[in-house]
Amino acid sequence: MEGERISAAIIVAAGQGKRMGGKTRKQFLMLEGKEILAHTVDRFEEFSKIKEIVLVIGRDDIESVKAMVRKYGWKKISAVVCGGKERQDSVKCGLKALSLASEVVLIHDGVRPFVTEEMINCSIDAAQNFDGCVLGVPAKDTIKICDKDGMVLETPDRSTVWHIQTPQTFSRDLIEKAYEKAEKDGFFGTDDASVVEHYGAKIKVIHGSYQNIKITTREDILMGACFLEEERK
Ligand SMILES: Nc1ccn([C@@H]2O[C@H](COP(=O)(O)OP(=O)(O)OP(=O)(O)O)[C@@H](O)[C@H]2O)c(=O)n1
Ligand SMILES: C[C@](O)(CO)[C@H](O)COP(=O)(O)O
Repeated sequence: MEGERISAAIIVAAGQGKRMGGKTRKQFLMLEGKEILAHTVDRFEEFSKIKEIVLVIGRDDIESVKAMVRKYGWKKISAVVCGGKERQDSVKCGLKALSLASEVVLIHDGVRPFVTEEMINCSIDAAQNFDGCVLGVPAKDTIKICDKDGMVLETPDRSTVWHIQTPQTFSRDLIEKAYEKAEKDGFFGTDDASVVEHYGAKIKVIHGSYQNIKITTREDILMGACFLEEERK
């Protein structure tokens, strides 16, 4: 559309999958005959507003991912780069690989294969009006902050607690500056929004879905299979 900023996705898939365990890293586990990472990339290939995909993978995965690019015929991938020790390091590698044209960046976990076009479009729209936007869902369980011995320190008001997801969406200029400051300060967060918060910008949470899960432990594979079956109906 005229005047619409060009959006790119950075899909991070360079993790070790320690909490999943097993020989095969979780991003390459099969769901209905397709790797979890392939499910995720396929979706971004279909999302019309995404013009570029940068894939961040493990050093040992280069050949297998190049084979996947050929097998699935992905057309939007502008770069396949190696990630780093922490997720934040991998995102930084992805940012460096973006083409010059992209103006909005959606950073997404490669193991969240159930993202929808509506979530992408809402994220891009929200990022026009806020410094950054993340998907999330309201907490269903009570959350407690505990000390190292499991003794409760605080029970936040559950109405203020959100489980945060990806994609996390920002103007490219802001996320690059935020990552530069985080590196200079030695700041590490568990998501990209916390890096932008450290920079001093404000983040808007918009509704994702309880189905937009991050495949992290075995139970998530079982849930994922159910979600795919549900989508087929
Ligand atoms: N150094 C890292 C760590 C994580 N990730 C990616 O970030 C996403 C979310 O991370 P997480 O679910 O924690 O994956 P892992 O780090 O692999 O899992 P674990 O913590 O169980 O090892 C995943 O797609 C993962 O591949 C990454 O690209 N680089
Ligand atoms: C980015 C994220 O998915 C938001 O919930 C989450 O923080 C990733 O954490 P992980 O330990 O790298 O899976």
